[in-house]
Amino acid sequence: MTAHKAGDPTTLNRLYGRSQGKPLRAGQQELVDTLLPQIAVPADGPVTAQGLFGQDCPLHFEIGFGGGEHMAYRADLLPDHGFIGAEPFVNGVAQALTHVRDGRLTNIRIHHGDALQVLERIPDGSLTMLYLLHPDPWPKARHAKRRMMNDGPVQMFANKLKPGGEFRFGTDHPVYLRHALMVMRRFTDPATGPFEWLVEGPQSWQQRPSGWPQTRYEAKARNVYGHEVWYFRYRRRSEGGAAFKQIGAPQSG
Ligand SMILES: C[S@@+](CC[C@H](N)C(=O)[O-])C[C@H]1O[C@@H](n2cnc3c(N)ncnc32)[C@H](O)[C@@H]1O
Repeated sequence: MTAHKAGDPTTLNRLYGRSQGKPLRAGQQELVDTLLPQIAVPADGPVTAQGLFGQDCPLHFEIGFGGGEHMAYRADLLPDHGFIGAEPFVNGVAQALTHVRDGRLTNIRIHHGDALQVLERIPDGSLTMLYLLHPDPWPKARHAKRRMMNDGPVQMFANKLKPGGEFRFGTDHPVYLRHALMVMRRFTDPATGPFEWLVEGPQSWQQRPSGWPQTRYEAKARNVYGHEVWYFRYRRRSEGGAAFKQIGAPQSG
């Protein structure tokens, strides 16, 4: 039961995984030096639509956007919505900046670093959509605490989404899938869970929902490694969150 080990990314308070791959090409470095400072999430203070985009608008947040394909697609599709993406891997940030520049996308803000550090600065009940696509699997049981799908982060997702808001999660990793379903089972408890799983049958998790484009990572998982990919959509309930906050907290008595 790895999900119940003490600790998760909200308490570990450090980043695991790569922050740099191949050296950036000159054009990519130029984007990191010039475009990133213009659209970076400010380092301090509350993170709001008004502060980032100068107006109230539906706010979307993508955790670990990789090369930014999904975020750019969604931002292009919904030009009146604001998008925040967080990614510690600088090569991915550079690719996302290329999408921002080429697509002339003015509704994206980027944090080069840990998603949770930005997410915690977003006022509760602000997000319309939250995306977690193919999080790093950390398949060994002793690394389960590093998985983003654990009680601390998922409770934060619930807190930050507004009632009716949606959390989308996708993975191609069977170990991660089992772990995530175990966590989400508690978070979708009909009496106390803050989420409702939007499911009508196997096609709900086996077929790509509309408006959910394939990323390069997902294409490789399918076409190179022959993996299946599973898709999940959870709606934030208007009640349930407060009761759920007790789960996972230290028990008294
Ligand atoms: C397997 S990749 C998937 C990338 C992308 N979501 C996709 O589907 O193409 C996982 C990504 O999560 C990023 N990541 C890991 N920990 C993170 C964190 N704490 N905050 C934000 N991103 C993180 C990694 O750098 C990596 O790019």
